[in-house]
Amino acid sequence: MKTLRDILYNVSIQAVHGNTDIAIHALTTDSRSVGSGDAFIAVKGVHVDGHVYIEKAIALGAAAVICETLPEQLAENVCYVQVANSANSSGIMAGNFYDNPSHKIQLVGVTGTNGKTTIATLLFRLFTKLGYHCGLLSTVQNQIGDTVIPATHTTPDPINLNALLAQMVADGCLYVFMEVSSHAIHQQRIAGLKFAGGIFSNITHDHLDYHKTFDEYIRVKKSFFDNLPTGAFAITNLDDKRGMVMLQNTKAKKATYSLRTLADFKGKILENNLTGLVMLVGDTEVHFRLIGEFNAYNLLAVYGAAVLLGIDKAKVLQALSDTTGAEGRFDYIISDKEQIIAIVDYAHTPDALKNVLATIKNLRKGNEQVITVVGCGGDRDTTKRPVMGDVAAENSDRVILTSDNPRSEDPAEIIREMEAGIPVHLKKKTISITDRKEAIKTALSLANPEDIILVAGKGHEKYQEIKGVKHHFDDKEVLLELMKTLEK
Ligand SMILES: CC(=O)N[C@H]1[C@@H](OP(=O)(O)OP(=O)(O)OC[C@H]2O[C@@H](n3ccc(=O)[nH]c3=O)[C@H](O)[C@@H]2O)O[C@H](CO)[C@@H](O)[C@@H]1O[C@H](C)C(=O)N[C@@H](C)C(=O)N[C@H](CCC(=O)O)C(=O)O
Ligand SMILES: Nc1ncnc2c1ncn2[C@@H]1O[C@H](COP(=O)(O)OP(=O)(O)OP(=O)(O)O)[C@@H](O)[C@H]1O
Ligand SMILES: N[C@H](CCC[C@H](N)C(=O)O)C(=O)O
Ligand SMILES: [Mg+2]
Repeated sequence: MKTLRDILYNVSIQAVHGNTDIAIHALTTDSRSVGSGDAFIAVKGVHVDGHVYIEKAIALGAAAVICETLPEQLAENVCYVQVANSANSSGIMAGNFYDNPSHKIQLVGVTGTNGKTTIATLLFRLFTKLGYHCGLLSTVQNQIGDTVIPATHTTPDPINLNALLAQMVADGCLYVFMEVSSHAIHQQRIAGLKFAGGIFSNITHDHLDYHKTFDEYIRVKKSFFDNLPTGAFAITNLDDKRGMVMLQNTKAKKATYSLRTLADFKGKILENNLTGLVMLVGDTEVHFRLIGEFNAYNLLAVYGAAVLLGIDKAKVLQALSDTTGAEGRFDYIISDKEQIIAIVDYAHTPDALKNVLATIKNLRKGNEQVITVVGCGGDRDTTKRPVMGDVAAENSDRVILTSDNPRSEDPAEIIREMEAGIPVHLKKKTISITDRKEAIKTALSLANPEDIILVAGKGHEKYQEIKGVKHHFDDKEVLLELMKTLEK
């Protein structure tokens, strides 16, 4: 068992009251899960300040308290460690507690507004195909080889994150691919991790409820690259307006990918249809199973990262050609009788929705209608709602606005906010149906043979969260069931 002294290695300590030569059973930032002999780290959160729970943690048996502000009364037999930043300390301490697993593997982080899950999953599947034992930390799920571990966050909290990485090391993983969300960077969930590489996909409108301004959102994402070590690589999307800014201050080895200009990893789309993409990558023509220009970017990012990790270019392209994308991303079914194409996609930002609808537009052969079913999540950025309403209406023939995960909010109010962004002349093609299943059913009944239905926003999700309760809901399952009953 580790001592508190071991666990505090590299933590920026301001004061210590008590003995650090004590064994620590577990680390936690949540007083509700404190057990005897644990260290409780008091973190200031979005809703409450963890410092409020110090006494409660001690009552439950905490042997050590790590905090930014010391309580007025100090309990006997408890070691208090005052630190500059508790959130940052929790990352470093979690690393020490689990023997710094990130130092024993090649850890690659993917950040950006859209594409993280796709890129991380493609890398995991590619390296697995190439014969390596790998780990994956993603929105859809975490994976150690074939073993699936459910994910609660895109990027787990630092204690669970290091515990998972330690499990991956123990299981013999050589490479781990993880999503790095902007929330995770800001909340220091990745503090103390050693990355072998970082990938930037793009930055567009999202999460302004949390980061407040777009500049702050950019700054947070950039700080991931600022903190990469010298030996790592950092690869960016040259076609994104902020692509170069991201790497401005990094110590890592810089690399670029692009579909439009000269770059270290240059691609060109030759064909783009429902069977996939044909691309020129460098001077090699390759067929990929993913669909749409946005996936051409994801594939280039994966290709570049794999080559930077030392894999032979030809081997990468051969294996990547046959690799499929993540669940719920441009996942389509075609009805038997009427050949209606229904696409389930996780587009939950204006840019993602725009890209998916542009891809669908390219797939149309004739006068097929595009019918979009879309909602916006509750307790998330409200400013993206009118924009998503507008994007849907501008780029579809019919729009059915519906609920996503309303969480604590009134779904009808969220829909009203989406409606507010739709220009008057486009209102007539829009209807609003709060019940998501009814909305999908209506889309199917409006569809003529060979029309295309997009059900956006929830992708792989198997639930709909309403007032704190997660009800089973699966867009693809609903589509399949309704197609059968309506015999489309
Ligand atoms: C807004 C946000 O990101 N919140 C995260 C944050 O919680 P918080 O700041 O609200 O915590 P809090 O309730 O204020 O509590 C502060 C501290 O007091 C402690 N506490 C609290 C109560 C108590 O009785 N005792 C106690 O000790 C808490 O454990 C915590 O350490 O820290 C928690 C622990 O790490 C996270 O679980 C939680 O994620 C919430 C559930 C969440 O929904 N987050 C989403 C927005 C998120 O992180 N999403 C990104 C992906 C986004 C994207 O890119 O699309 C992700 O990485 O998943
Ligand atoms: N490179 C890209 N550029 C723009 N849009 C993309 C890109 N890749 C995927 N998308 C769109 O964004 C949606 C989400 O993709 P993905 O799950 O890979 O992103 P993410 O960054 O992991 O999202 P999250 O923030 O929820 O974790 C996809 O369903 C697709 O509509
Ligand atoms: N990682 C994103 C997922 C959004 C998915 C969408 N279905 C929603 O619930 O808003 C978030 O937490 O903002
Ligand atoms: Mg994701």
